[in-house]
Amino acid sequence: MSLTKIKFCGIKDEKTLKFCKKINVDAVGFVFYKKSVRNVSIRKAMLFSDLLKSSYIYKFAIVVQPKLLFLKKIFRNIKIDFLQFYGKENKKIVNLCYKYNTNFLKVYDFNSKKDLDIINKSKYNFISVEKKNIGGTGKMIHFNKDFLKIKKKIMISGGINKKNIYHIVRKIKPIFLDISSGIEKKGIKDRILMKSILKELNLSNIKNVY
Ligand SMILES: O=C(O)c1ccccc1NCC(=O)[C@H](O)[C@H](O)COP(=O)(O)O
Repeated sequence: MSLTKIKFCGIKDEKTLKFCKKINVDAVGFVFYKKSVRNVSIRKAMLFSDLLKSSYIYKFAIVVQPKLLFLKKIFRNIKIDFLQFYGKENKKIVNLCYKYNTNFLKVYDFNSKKDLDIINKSKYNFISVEKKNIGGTGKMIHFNKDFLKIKKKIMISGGINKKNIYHIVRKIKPIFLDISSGIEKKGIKDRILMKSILKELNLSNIKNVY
């Protein structure tokens, strides 16, 4: 049985990244989107990547309908494990991911039965599901009967906090839980919240095994 992993998203300073490493999070996400308050430059992400060299932490690049040239620049400079993609992809983007050995992770909206059909017909086996909104908003999907019919491996994003982790892990068994604003206080990543989320996930994973 595989355990649900955790990704802390929107890391934009060195101290927080080092803390993620110290407490052994499974993955971190860097947002490459100029309109986001969590945006980081490629140069900064290169430094972050160096800091993670000796670790097994997965690196996610978060992008919103990026230009191909921009993606190439990211991939040439940083070893990215997952491209968390908001928007409409094309073959060139997906092929670029293959070329750089990066998993393409499309973000799907989930509101209704219509979205369930779209997701189950998707050609990707592992996808991210998030309430319609572009990232980091604290809004959560409604896990209704239709949601439980998703036949894909999923990452759940949006609105995750200490109180709902157990329910999500138990019911959905996602591959990843993805949290950003849920570990922030006044827009700053908070170490106490980060630790308590990790603790709650570990407990939920254990309870899910037995
Ligand atoms: O964080 C952003 O500002 C952002 C902007 C544009 C696209 C994605 C973005 N973030 C992605 C994430 O942080 C996570 O995938 C997720 O949305 C976190 O949700 P939440 O815990 O509710 O903040």
